[in-house]
Amino acid sequence: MAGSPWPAARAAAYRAGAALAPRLDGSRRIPVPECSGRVCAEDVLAPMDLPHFASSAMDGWAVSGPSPWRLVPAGDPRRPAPLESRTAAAVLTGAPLPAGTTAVLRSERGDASAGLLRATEPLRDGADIRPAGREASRGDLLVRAGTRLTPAHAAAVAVAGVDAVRVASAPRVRLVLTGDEVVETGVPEPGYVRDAFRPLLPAAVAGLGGEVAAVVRIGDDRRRTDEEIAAAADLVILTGGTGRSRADHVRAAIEDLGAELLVDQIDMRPGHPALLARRADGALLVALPGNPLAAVAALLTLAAPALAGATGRAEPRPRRAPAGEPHAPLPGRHRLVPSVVADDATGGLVACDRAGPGMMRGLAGADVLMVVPPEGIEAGEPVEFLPLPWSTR
Ligand SMILES: Nc1nc2c(c(=O)[nH]1)N[C@H]1C(S)=C(S)[C@@H](COP(=O)(O)OP(=O)(O)OC[C@H]3O[C@@H](n4cnc5c(N)ncnc54)[C@H](O)[C@@H]3O)O[C@H]1N2
Ligand code: MOO
Repeated sequence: MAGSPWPAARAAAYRAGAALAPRLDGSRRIPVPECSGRVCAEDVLAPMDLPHFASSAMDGWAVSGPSPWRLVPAGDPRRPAPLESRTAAAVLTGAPLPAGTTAVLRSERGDASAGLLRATEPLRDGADIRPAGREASRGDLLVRAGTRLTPAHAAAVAVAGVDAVRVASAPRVRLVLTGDEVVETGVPEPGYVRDAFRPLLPAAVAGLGGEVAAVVRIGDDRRRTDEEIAAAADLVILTGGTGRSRADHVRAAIEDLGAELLVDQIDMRPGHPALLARRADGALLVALPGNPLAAVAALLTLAAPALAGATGRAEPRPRRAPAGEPHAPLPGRHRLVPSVVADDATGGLVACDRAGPGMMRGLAGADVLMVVPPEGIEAGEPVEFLPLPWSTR
C-alpha cells in the first residue's frame, strides 16, 4: 500500500515538530558546562576581544627592537611594566606582553649572560606574539541560535568569558516498546527476541535533541497501547505493532484516539509501516516498525526532523557524498542503507553487509545511512546520506 514519498514524510515531520515548539515550556539559561547536547536559543556574541590581551606564545623573553638586549626584571607577570627599546624581560607562555614588545624570543634561541641577551638566530618582528582579538573581536557571533551545542561550542564560549547560555527546552519523549516476544536479558528461548530498543533508542533520541522522560515496555496489549499513546509527553515514540495482524494494535489505537494522521506509511525500505500523528492536545505520536533497522530508518525520517523543528533548528537537509558503487532502481521507494565512508581517496559510500530490516550488525559498523533514490544511482554520482545520531561523520 502506498504511503508518503520519503522527502514528503521528512518535510511533514519537520513542520509537525515546528508546530510543537510553542507548547514546550520555554527556553532557559543554563551554565555553560551543562550546555553540550542542547540547542542554543540565542545568538551568543563574544563579550570581549579574544584573546583580550596580547600574550606570549612561547616561554622566553619579550624583546623590544633588534638583538642584543639589556635584560630587565620581569616584574608582576600579570601587569608587566613597559619595555624600553633594546631591553628584554623574561615571559612565560600565555603571559601578557609588556607594552613596547616587538617580538618574543624563545628560550632555546637566546643566549643570556652578564645581563645581556643575544638572539642565536634571526628574529622576525612580531614572532611568537599572540595578538589580542585574533580569535574573535568583541561582538563577534560565536554561536548562532538554533545550533546544536557540542563540547567544542561550550569551550569556545567559555574561553570568551560567557558563563551561561539560553537553550531551547528539549521535547519530553516517552518511549513505548511493544511486543510480547521481547525479553531484556539473557539468551532468548525460541520464539523470543532480545530487545534492541532500550539499548539504542534513549541515546539516539537524546542525540537528536529529545529528553527521554520515560521508557515503558508493554506487551501486545490494546488497553496498554491506548493508555500509553495518551500519556503525558510532547512526543510518544512507539516501537512494533505497526502491522495489521491481530497482535498489532498501534495503528488502530492511534486511529481510535482520533489523532490526526500526518504520515501514514512511507515509501521507503526498510521502515515502510511507520506512522506520524498529532493528538488533539498537540503532542506527536511516532510509530516505528518492530524490525530494528526499519525502526532506525523511520526514526531518522520522522523523529529526527520533528525534534529539529521542535527545538528551533533548521530543517535537516541530507548531505551528499559520492556513491561508492552502483544501486539499481527500485521504483517508488527510497532505500536507507547503512554505509561506510570508503577509506580511500574517493571517500565513496559503500553499503554494509548484514543490514536486513531485522539486523543491527550492519548499522553497528556504519558511518551513515545512505539514501538511495528510487531511480537508483551510478558509482561516483553524489548520493544523499543521513548522519547517525551517535556518529561524528
Ligand atoms: N502481511 C504483511 N506483513 C508484514 C508487512 C506487510 O506489509 N504485510 N510489513 C513487514 C514490515 S516491512 C515490517 S517492518 C514489519 C512491521 O512489524 P510491526 O511494526 O508490526 O512489528 P512487530 O510485528 O511487533 O515486530 C516485527 C519484528 O520486529 C521484532 N521486534 C519487535 N520489537 C523488537 C525489539 N524491541 N527488539 C528487537 N526486535 C523487535 C519482532 O520480534 C519481529 O521480528 O511487519 C512486516 N510484516
Ligand atoms: O520495511 Mo520493514 O520496515 O522491512 O522492516
